Amino acid sequence: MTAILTVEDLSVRIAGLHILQGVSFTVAPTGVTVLLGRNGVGKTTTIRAVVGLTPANGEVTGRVRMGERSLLDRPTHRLVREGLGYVPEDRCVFAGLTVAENLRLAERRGTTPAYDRVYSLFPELDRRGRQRAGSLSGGQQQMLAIGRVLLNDNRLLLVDEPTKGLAPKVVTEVAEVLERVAETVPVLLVEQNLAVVRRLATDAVVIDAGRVAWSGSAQDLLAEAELTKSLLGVGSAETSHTPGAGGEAVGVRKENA
Ligand SMILES: Nc1ncnc2c1ncn2[C@@H]1O[C@H](COP(=O)(O)OP(=O)(O)OP(=O)(O)O)[C@@H](O)[C@H]1O
Repeated sequence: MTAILTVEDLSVRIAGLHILQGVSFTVAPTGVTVLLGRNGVGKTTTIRAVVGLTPANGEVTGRVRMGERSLLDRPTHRLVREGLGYVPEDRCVFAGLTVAENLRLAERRGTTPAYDRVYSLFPELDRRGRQRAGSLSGGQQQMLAIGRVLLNDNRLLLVDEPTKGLAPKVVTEVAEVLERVAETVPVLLVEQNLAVVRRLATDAVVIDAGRVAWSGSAQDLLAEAELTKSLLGVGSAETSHTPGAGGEAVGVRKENA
């Protein structure tokens, strides 16, 4: 299977810190590849480098390709136009605008926005079209952030910690939606909730201290309690299978704790 995303020897320095130190991995053209690791190891930095959003004072080297296309030398808006969908960690909805206005802003000239797809996945967004996004719950804002990206066709979705800070029931809802989304578009997902990982992930890439510490089948990773413990600081064998309901979160690196 040819990878949809290939990351080779990716290094990122920001403000004198060598945050990523030669990260290499691939994302399969189907399913969910999960990017795992303890807090502060460089997961968001990886995603942001792929989508061209490293801060201006940062330096990025290495190679990133979506299919055959090289990504690192091109501006973010071009990448998005070519089908790289990005749902940021902080959701970035426009709080002062309504749900409908947030969606309308994502429409692209010359294409037909897929409102049917978005509203069938998120009927709530249809019902709440006139509500200001800033007054939505965290879960509803997350749905809006994902829905906005799905208004257009994507070749690959990058989704950064979509369940962070959400109530257990909402974590389950977000996981269900991502599961449906992943039936039609491959996803590179940053996720700390191991029950969500267990439910969604086909492949896993574990980052530790700016390098890839492990990559392979998510099932293999989660089946090895010792491995998950050493890589992520949590056991997995006894972890709940229900996202949100007691799903164990990947740990904080000892030196940061
Ligand atoms: N703009 C920046 N300036 C300085 N340091 C940064 C910047 N962005 C990230 N870092 C540092 O790089 C390291 C990796 O951060 P990153 O957000 O990529 O980690 P992460 O694995 O996504 O963590 P988390 O799970 O907590 O979101 C951290 O030590 C962070 O403080």
